[in-house]
Amino acid sequence: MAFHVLITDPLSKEGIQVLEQQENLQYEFATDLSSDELLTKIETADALLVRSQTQVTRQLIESAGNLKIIGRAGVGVDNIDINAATERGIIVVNAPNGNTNSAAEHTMAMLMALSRKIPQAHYSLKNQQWDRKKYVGVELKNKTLGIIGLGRIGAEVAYRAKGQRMNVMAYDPFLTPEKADHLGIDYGTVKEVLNKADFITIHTPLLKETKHLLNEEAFRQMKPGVQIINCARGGIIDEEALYQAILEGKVAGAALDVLEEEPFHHHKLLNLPEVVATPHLGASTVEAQENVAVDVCQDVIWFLTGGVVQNPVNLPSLPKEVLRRIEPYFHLAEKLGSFLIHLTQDVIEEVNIYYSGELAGVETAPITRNTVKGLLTRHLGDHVNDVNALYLAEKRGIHIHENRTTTTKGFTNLLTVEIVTNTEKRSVAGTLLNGLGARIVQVDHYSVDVTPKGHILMIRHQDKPGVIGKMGSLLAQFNINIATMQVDRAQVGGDAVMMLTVDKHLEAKELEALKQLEEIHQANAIDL
Ligand SMILES: NC(=O)c1ccc[n+]([C@@H]2O[C@H](COP(=O)([O-])OP(=O)(O)OC[C@H]3O[C@@H](n4cnc5c(N)ncnc54)[C@H](O)[C@@H]3O)[C@@H](O)[C@H]2O)c1
Ligand SMILES: O=C(O)[C@H](O)COP(=O)(O)O
Repeated sequence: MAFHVLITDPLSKEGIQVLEQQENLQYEFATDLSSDELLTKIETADALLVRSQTQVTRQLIESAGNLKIIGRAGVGVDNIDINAATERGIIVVNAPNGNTNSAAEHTMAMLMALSRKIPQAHYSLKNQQWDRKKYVGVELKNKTLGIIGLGRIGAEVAYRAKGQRMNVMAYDPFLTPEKADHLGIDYGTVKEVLNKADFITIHTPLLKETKHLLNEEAFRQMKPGVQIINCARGGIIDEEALYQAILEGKVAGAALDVLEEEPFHHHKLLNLPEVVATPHLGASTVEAQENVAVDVCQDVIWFLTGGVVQNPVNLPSLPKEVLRRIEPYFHLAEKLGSFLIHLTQDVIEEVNIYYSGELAGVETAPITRNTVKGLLTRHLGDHVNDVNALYLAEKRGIHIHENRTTTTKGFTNLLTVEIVTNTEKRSVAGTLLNGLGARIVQVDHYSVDVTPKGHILMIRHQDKPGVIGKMGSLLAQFNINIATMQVDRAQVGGDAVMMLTVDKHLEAKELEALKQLEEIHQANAIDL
């Protein structure tokens, strides 16, 4: 069956061409849908592609039966309920780099329009009025531009403002005075930026912490005559407070590309002559739309066809070279998790993952997620994936600990997973052998050498003559062929382990019959 990609906001044709080149994929444009229509449409979609207009709510996400990925052709994901997506194991990707330049250029255009009152003068002239006195502006040169949020766009704006010979002062939680110095700008706290700037531009995401960042109190702290630019998100400015600050003459002008309610029906700020505005056009250039559409469509295809995405929002993103190094371990990790869950009937309380050898020096979080995914899938089903595995484990009170050790037992890399239940501890260790692939090399304290795939029968028994024979004949009675077999023991006549790979799944009654043999303490059928 072909993947169904639902596109609910306008998307550039270059992105569509990327989708068209993919076999087994059908896309459907369905813009301007009512929320009820959207709820119906989403039911069959494997992927949803949006910009900022579609509100991807929890209700929408929960109505989606097949949805695996939400792609945002742009940066801001405040229109997507990320927690709801994560809980359902739906990956969210965005296209964070493609519109940086356009948004920075738009900010500069707004800054200049504001300082020289270009939109107002233009409007007046178009109304056949020649008024040169009313539209006297101010220069940017030697003025201070305060930037709140020095990420991708903020930094590009800083660079351009320096070209206008402005002094730039910025605040960002990740900016240090040393970094600022290196960039040739001044570091300021929020208070210092508010106190000193002649123009203030905001470039943060809309978050709980940035909602109404510029509020009544913030406007009070600003210089009289300050001018404000917002090309980031509506809601970062308290619009009522801005309105009052303009009426009081504290704020001389504001340039707004974004508003708290979009699209809106009537907005009183727009009636003020001091306000210039555009309808969320920061990313609306041919180039930016082409970039973000291609980036996000590429990620959607990679994800649906089993590849690795470039710009995940609800998973940490990793540089390609790091990913290339750790990706081979994902399969091993998942198999080890899956192996272990077959060994216990008890409730898992704790999972300890030990990274040894060359694994001790790599980014392990994605390997951990795959291990946990392997552990949970048997009981929770296929909706467990590496997006929601840790969330689902936490919800079930399972504590996950990562450890790095130097114990490699002679392997260049060794991944050991231990589960702790209220009654027991079980463990399995695996390695990637050069040229030979994944191997399980230890189960509990026994050494083994098993490829983690197919049907495995693990027997814990007493080391005694004749046990292997009895086992073999019983399996023969069930018409179960043994493909490989290994035995290891703690001591002569003591506890021992038998690992068999067999050609078919063992039914419960067959397993029960094995357990009836008096020398057998435990028998687990493991399907990997
Ligand atoms: N108008 C448009 O069309 C348009 C286009 C692109 C992006 N945007 C918006 O612009 C904003 C910035 O985008 P970006 O690509 O630069 O993102 P980014 O993630 O690169 O930068 C955001 C920066 O804000 C900083 N930040 C977070 N909380 C802060 C706080 N309380 N105070 C100060 N700084 C804080 C972060 O540390 C980060 O450096 C986003 O809201 C995005 O949605 C708008
Ligand atoms: O966050 C963004 O990328 C911008 O706000 C662009 O939004 P848009 O895709 O709706 O133009």
